[in-house]
Amino acid sequence: MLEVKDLSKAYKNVQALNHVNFHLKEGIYALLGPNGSGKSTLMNLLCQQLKPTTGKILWNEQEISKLGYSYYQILGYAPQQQGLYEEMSGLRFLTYMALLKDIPKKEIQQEVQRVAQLVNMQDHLTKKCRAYSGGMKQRLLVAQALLGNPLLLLFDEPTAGLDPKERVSLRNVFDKLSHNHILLIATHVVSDVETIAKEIIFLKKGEIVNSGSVNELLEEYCQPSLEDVYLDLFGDDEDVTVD
Ligand SMILES: Nc1ncnc2c1ncn2[C@@H]1O[C@H](COP(=O)(O)OP(=O)(O)OP(=O)(O)O)[C@@H](O)[C@H]1O
Repeated sequence: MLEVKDLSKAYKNVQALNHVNFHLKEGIYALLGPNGSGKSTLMNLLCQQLKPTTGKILWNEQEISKLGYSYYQILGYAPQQQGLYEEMSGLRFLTYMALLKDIPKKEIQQEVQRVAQLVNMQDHLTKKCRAYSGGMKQRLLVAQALLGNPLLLLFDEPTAGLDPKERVSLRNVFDKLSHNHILLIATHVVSDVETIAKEIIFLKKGEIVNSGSVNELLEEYCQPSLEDVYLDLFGDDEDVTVD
């Protein structure tokens, strides 16, 4: 189980996260909030690319900062930016990521094929990354997060720039993984998560303003859809759009 306890993060003069608490077990959790609400900051804290100002992150009751390398063996992360090596083929990229993850050399080929198949990229691996569509790049990023079959999967805005068909296809991949993994998906796209997430965590200006299952939230806000709940919570904010 992953537990976040009283977690805060301040950049120079911006309080990006403010006393955040939650815990995650098996299944899909959605971190929903508009631009600037702190989603990426939280993701970066969870994968230890940032240090908290205060608070703790625990994996099975141990602080992740003390787990060292073993934490990276249970963690798969697909960041928001498409940090692909444009001149590498998908195959080389995944092989390279598998080496970085210390997957035994004799298992790499099979593992790369396994994750490529999960995201339906097995027929495109020989092409260079620069030739991929946005959706293919995104699927490759998801595939590298799945290498080594880590239990905890963090996806930051995984459907950014995807067309509707690609969104649905990625959503199905997440749904397939939900039975034996913990997934946290940060997004501002309500439709990406409303049918698959077991819990929605709403983040506003660095604070969790509500959380619960879709049904619980619809009931609480007396709204017909999660989009309406989202607009109830964030409709007054600048640049809020519902995709
Ligand atoms: N390195 C940084 N230095 C200063 N302020 C930052 C930094 N990174 C993020 N912020 C600020 O922290 C707040 C939260 O940003 P964050 O990127 O975590 O939000 P977000 O919900 O992921 O938004 P987006 O979807 O636009 O990335 C914002 O006000 C942002 O401007």
